[in-house]
Amino acid sequence: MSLGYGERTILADLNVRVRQGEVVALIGGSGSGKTTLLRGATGQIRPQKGKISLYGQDVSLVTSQQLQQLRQRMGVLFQQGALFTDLDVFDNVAFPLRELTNNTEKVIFEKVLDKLDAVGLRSAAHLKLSEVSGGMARRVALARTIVLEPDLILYDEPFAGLDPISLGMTAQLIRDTANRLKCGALLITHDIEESFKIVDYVYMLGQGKIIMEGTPNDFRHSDNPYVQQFLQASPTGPVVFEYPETSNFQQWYAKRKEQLK
Ligand SMILES: Nc1ncnc2c1ncn2[C@@H]1O[C@H](COP(=O)(O)OP(=O)(O)OP(=O)(O)O)[C@@H](O)[C@H]1O
Repeated sequence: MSLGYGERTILADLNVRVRQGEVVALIGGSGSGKTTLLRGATGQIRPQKGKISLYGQDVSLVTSQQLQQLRQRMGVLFQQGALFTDLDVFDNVAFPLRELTNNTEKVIFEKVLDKLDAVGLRSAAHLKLSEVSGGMARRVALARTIVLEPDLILYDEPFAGLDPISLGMTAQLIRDTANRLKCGALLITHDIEESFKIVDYVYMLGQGKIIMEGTPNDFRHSDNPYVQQFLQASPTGPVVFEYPETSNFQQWYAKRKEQLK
């Protein structure tokens, strides 16, 4: 499968798979295409080549209504949790249940408290979102993501900006959720150390493709210089930090230079 925008291919010849109950990490430098891959998985962009299957169905072949139904079986946790600041914690988590199911308020009450319990915030149910800390808000967002008990959860940098304790807890929560709901999880992360503790499998993106895939142990023992540079967070090595120069940039640059004369 290949993914990209317009004529430009960002990732070529990809083959990424997430099975039920499996936690998979997507790592790679800035601009390596992690978000692009997530967009492909949610059907926001179509593959330039090959196919994307969700629960065995080719997303290019389904109607938009069917795609909508497939998406309902998917939970997405974005970096910015997009919570409602004027609602309390309970109502934020209850929101998808009220919008997308016919559950009674009694059932909703049980489900929401159960998920809040899973993230350690049962007793914070009554608090306004404006009264909780940033780390707590992230956990509320996680509770809301899992409240529909999705078959697949996509996490966009779930560890960014968390303190060390919340970080470890969030990692454990991602693992426990996958085990408990028997759902698949795909997470974009820059946190190698934390994610390697909980994931089953890792895909490393770079240079427009998958550079390496395997278990965390395979990665630790790899002698690929690109992999080792990334794992040791070394500033020098084959991983490029700089955005590649394109003809579009050169045109833009020449035009700006001309204007400044
Ligand atoms: N909507 C878009 N239209 C055109 N090009 C895009 C679009 N979104 C991203 N790109 C390009 O695709 C490439 C990969 O971007 P992507 O956001 O997938 O990387 P990433 O690995 O998620 O990066 P980061 O870790 O910095 O968030 C980049 O070169 C970017 O400029």
